[in-house]
Amino acid sequence: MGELTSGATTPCPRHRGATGVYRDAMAVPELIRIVSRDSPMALAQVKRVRAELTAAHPGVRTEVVPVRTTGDKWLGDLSQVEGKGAFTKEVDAALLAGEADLAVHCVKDVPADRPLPAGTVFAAFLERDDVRDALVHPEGLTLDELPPGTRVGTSSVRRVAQLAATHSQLRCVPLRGNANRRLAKLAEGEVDALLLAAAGLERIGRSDVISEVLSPDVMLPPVGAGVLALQCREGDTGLIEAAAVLNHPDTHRETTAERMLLHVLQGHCNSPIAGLARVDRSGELSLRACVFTPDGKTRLNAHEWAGRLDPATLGTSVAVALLRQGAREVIDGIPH
Ligand SMILES: NCc1[nH]cc(CCC(=O)O)c1CC(=O)O
Repeated sequence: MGELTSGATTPCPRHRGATGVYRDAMAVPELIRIVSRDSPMALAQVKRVRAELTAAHPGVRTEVVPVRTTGDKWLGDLSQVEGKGAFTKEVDAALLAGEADLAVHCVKDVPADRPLPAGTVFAAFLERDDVRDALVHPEGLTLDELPPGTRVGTSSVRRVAQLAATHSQLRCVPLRGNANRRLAKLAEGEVDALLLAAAGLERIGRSDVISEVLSPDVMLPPVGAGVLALQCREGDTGLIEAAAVLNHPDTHRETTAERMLLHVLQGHCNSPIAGLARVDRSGELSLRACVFTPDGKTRLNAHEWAGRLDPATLGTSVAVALLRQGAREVIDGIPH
């Protein structure tokens, strides 16, 4: 299989699709129907995708098909619904039913323990946004300045475990709902502070409320943080090629390593796992990851450079390092 078709000009790395295969430009569809969650954050994400698609393919028209997912409707404990996939299931269904052609997902919300729904593929990973979590405190205090007993709203087991380890004087209060709703609950006094993804706040135009952006050394991000993925139907070659123009190769490498880590670890919805891959200035890929107990008292840690390993193998290698330290027992020991 010739990867570089004859007559192709020098391939621009941005034009390298998620499959890593170069092809001649195929017919770009005239209309691309984009399905996404209907939260303000999700719709901002779609806006970015539409802008990038029309910039790359000036003739193309795009339409938005918003859907509400189980994760948006159910505001209780996510492990009581199907947990994983709660934010993606209805979006995938619309794609497979042919009601839309392209799905936009936060990679962070796409389960990595199992393959993508049969018949669908990732066509691109957009250039990564800020990966860090942010503290929102109305008086602008930083994490270290928060008084004992401060109620920090978050339902993320990853955030709860890390906070318990470093700031045990704070109280985490379960809080769900999209970022706008959480900000409203903070304003109503249901909690005193919030932990949210900096990228998400930026997308909804509310970076102004951030009192501190937390370094990954303080709060290691989740796998896929700040990355948007485009997903298509497997056979939709023209569209896959058109969407692949938006792929960002370094983000693709980082995301591949992180998702393989999670795939090998086979976590569940209650297992606190953090993982961050980075391509540095010299192009080197590294991956650090942690598995915690919910109280944060146990923290398994691994950090490796890819060297000659491909990104997926790096993900496997870091997962294996964690498993050797007892990650399986830690993960399976957590009720779920
Ligand atoms: N679980 C919801 C979700 N999915 C992705 C993001 C943030 C943006 C991103 O990382 O792409 C958020 C909100 C949050 O955690 O504050």
